[in-house]
Amino acid sequence: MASNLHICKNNQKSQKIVVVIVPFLAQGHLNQLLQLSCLIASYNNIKVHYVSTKTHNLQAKLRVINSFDSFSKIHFHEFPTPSFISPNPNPNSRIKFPSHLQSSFESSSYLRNPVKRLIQTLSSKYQRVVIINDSLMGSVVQDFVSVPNAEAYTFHSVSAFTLLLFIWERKKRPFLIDSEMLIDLPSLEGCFSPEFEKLMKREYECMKFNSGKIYNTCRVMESPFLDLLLKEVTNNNEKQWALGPFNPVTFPKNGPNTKSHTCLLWLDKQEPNSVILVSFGTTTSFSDEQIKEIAIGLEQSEQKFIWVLRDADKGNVFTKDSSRKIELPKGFEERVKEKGILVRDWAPQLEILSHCSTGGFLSHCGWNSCMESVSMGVPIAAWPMHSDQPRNAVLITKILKIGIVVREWANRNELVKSNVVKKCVEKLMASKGGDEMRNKAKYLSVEIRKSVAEGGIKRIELDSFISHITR
Ligand SMILES: O=c1ccn([C@@H]2O[C@H](COP(=O)(O)OP(=O)(O)O[C@H]3O[C@H](CO)[C@@H](O)[C@H](O)[C@H]3O)[C@@H](O)[C@H]2O)c(=O)[nH]1
Repeated sequence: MASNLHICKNNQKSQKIVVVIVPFLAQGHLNQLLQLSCLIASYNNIKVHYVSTKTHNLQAKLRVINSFDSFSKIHFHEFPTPSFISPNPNPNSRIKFPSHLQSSFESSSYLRNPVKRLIQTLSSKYQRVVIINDSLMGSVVQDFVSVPNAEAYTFHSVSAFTLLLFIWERKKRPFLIDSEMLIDLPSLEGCFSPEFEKLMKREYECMKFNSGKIYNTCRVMESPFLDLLLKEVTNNNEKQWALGPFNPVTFPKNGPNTKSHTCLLWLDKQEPNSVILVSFGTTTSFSDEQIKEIAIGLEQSEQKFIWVLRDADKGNVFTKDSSRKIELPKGFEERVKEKGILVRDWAPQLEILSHCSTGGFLSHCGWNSCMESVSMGVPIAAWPMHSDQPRNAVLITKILKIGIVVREWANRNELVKSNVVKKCVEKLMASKGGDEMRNKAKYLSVEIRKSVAEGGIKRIELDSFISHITR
């Protein structure tokens, strides 16, 4: 991956460093850091250690779209944690924040001692130990401060826009961008559980000893917000890099799922831009009532669809398939069999988005889904559920203007009726031939591809990060 010039320049120095990657134990965070591990390992002679549990390593490896030769060079550590059985996601709960993220925190705390021992062992063998930890794993790596040749960098898995708003909110600053007031921002109410907020605060406290920040975003999508984030840095030694997107941006020809999943074969037979992908990531569980409304709305829209009908992941108990029996309207599957495909297990989301027949994405606006959709030039119908998603939805629909709103955050406790689903699906898919929204999405995807190519801004930032850690 690295330029030859760069490899020669740093060949000697990079022998002397080792990188330890510490992801947060939840699907939305595992693969981004696995992709970053591959990127770093693709630079000559940089050894990368990826620290997790057996279950989460399995989950990450099975679900990653691996387009890197360097994957085999990563050293995986599987540290034991007690099995926390989190309660089943409650699809009827008003607060949609998933309880399993809470148990991910509980599991994570058991990694602190083994991670400490690993850092100490590596510190005696290498001149520098570079730790890259998820922003939710600050407390797990905090003992690095007692190791003189170790330094840590915080990895932020969310958008720069969301992060900036969180920081401003904490500092009680007005939301001013280019002297314009950002209005109608969704409130934080309903985004997190109070326990999770407390845990996040604890983790953010641990960040203050870190040497820099890595953002899972790119200048193509978020340049103004990245510049504003730079201004928030209080510690002058702290450096920042935007190294996203981490998903492959071109169709992964030899990817694990390519052409093997029925929905991809079905997509091959459809018209360009004619299919909408409906998927809500790994943390959403809908009530039966809401699922019925979506089903009726999709059917009445008469649009072609791929609907990933799965429940939220469950804590550190990794199940490939959802065990809940989800009720659909009577006769639905038979009636829509020419129009749509239901996927009840892990869907090849990136391959679906990159397929030319896919023309829209009905999404919860998890940040990975946003980056993947934008990378593939697919406009989004935004239906946020919790966490950073309401703000991502604003970025997508109001700032980047590549999507439409399904349901305003203020109405989050109301059932979204089938007529609303129908209307939104029709509206998103109406622009098959190209309109402003679709053209803008295509434009951004082209720019993102340029940014990851040789000489592009992402490659420049990545080279700069590698130069810094191998200095
Ligand atoms: O059947 C599936 C379901 C998901 N995915 C992939 O799984 C990831 C899902 O990530 P994301 O879209 O971010 O959703 P969540 O799983 O909900 O992610 C959590 O983590 C994100 C990053 O911190 C946050 O932005 C979200 O709010 C939080 O819910 C994406 O890469 C998808 O492509 C599949 O490939 N197939």
